[in-house]
Amino acid sequence: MQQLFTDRLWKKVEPIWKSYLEHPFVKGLGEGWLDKEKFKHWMKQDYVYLIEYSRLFALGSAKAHDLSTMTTFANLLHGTLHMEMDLHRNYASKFGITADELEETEAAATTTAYTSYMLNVAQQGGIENTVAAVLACAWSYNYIGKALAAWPNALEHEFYGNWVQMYSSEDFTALANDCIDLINTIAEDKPEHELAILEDIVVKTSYFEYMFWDMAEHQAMWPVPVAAQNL
Ligand SMILES: Cc1ncc(C[n+]2csc(CCO)c2C)c(N)n1
Repeated sequence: MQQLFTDRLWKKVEPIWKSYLEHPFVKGLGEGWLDKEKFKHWMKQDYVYLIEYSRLFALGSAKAHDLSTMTTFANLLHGTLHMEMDLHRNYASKFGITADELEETEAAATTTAYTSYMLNVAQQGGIENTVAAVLACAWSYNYIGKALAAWPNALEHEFYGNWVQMYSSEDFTALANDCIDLINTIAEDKPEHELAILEDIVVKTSYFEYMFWDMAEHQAMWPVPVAAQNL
């Protein structure tokens, strides 16, 4: 049997994704001791990240060659706007932040760099670039969610439990699996030099995922002294 493209990708990304589980932000989330101000920073940045990210799913739908792929992207778009962003809106209300305020969040340097990179590669070439750009995000969050769900009391935590439940849920696992199936189908008849480009996109977005955790941990915005005065 031919090896799946995601088996090959897994060999590349596994060490990067394992390092997320060692990162203090993710560890603190899973063990329940994460500083709420750091989480608030993640929640606000992630909200504006997801707005830009949703455009990728819309792009995927527009670039699709068949109705089934178009539907998968439309489902991913719907899932992001209505399931995933609901999690953020619910957490925001616990902090006394409205959905409108959340939407007004100024994107930090890492958020801007990450979404700009994804939108840039997704707009180049065909549907395969778009699928490669969304893969690490959906798959790695599900990987983290499922890993944390196995940690003692993570699912039951009074504050962070909802986060772990959401990303380890069957619905989210199904969305991540849709992305995995899409890239495997697309990779089937591609020559090696094209697969190498897709692999590079998945590795780069995996690096950006680490940077996003790190940005939240340090509550970073723009690391320029005068920029802080304007925020
Ligand atoms: C930085 C960052 N990376 C990935 C995700 C997770 N995510 C983004 S889209 C999607 C699929 C369906 O909504 C998932 C799981 C996130 N929230 N924030």
